[in-house]
Amino acid sequence: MESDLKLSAQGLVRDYAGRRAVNDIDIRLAGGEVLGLLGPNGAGKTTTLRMLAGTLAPSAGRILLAGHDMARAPRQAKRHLGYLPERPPVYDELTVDEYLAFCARLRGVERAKRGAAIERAKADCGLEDTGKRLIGNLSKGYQQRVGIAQAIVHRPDVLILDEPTAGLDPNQLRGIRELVGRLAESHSVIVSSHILSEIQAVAHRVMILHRGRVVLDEALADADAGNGVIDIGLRAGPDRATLAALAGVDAVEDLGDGRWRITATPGRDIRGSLAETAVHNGWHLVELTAHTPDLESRFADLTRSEHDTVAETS
Ligand SMILES: Nc1ncnc2c1ncn2[C@@H]1O[C@H](COP(=O)(O)OP(=O)(O)OP(=O)(O)O)[C@@H](O)[C@H]1O
Repeated sequence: MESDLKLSAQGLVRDYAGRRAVNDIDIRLAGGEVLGLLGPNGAGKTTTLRMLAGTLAPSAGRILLAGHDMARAPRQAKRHLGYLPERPPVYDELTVDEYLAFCARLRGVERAKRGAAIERAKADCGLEDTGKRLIGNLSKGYQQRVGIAQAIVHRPDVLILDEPTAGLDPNQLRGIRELVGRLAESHSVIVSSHILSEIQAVAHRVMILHRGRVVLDEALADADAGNGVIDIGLRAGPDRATLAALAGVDAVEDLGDGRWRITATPGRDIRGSLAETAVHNGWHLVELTAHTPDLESRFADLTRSEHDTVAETS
């Protein structure tokens, strides 16, 4: 995995006029991985992504892209990177073809290969019929597609997308979400959002930022598995010792009337195996309830500000 790292950042810090916006963040992105950066407004997502993309210098920390140091060898590092900023960096007065030709030249695509690179980027982004149109006349969703096309025209390994669905209507949003999902099949991607479902739709791993710090960094399957406390009801159940001996079970509490509260080993999701074991042994399973605070409530808990807490308790 170590050698397969496409991007790594260590100890990233960014201060604005003495205020710390990003505080000691580490990020690792493996080949083919999609990392969702989630956080409320002002959490530090854009600042982090701008540092990773090489458009904002960190106050401290180191960024490597495909092994190239962003501070020491920015040109080599950026060759491996495509970046869609919060506002797509498009020019209204250019046609889509003119703009993508300009971007391909900027990104160092050889002259002889530019035409093919532009056609491929347009095809990937569903822009086949828009080449001659002025960008300023396109809908917001299509302008966003153009913004993504410029990020992939030089076929980078790593794509950084800052809130790609922000401000879109539901149809445009669905289109861009599908596009990001498709791109994620062939790139390593970091995508930010303040909306959890956006991240869940595409990411393998979620990193939650709050006040410039990472407060959660988990594979989405683990993050969805909850806290591993399960209530189980068995009409013809075994004794406590039998339940406690099951794989992945840490503790068993007798709730009475054939009901048990089972605590799983941290990181294990034993709901499926518990149900299978109960059925296999004829324990007559009548209830299985997981106490799983879903990612949404964990996100809310982790990013609650002191202000909210005071307001709620007063
Ligand atoms: N150029 C700047 N000068 C001063 N402070 C800034 C600047 N850019 C961002 N900040 C501050 O840094 C903090 C993090 O901002 P950032 O834009 O990175 O957050 P974000 O998570 O991307 O939020 P949003 O979703 O609202 O864009 C905020 O408190 C913001 O006000």
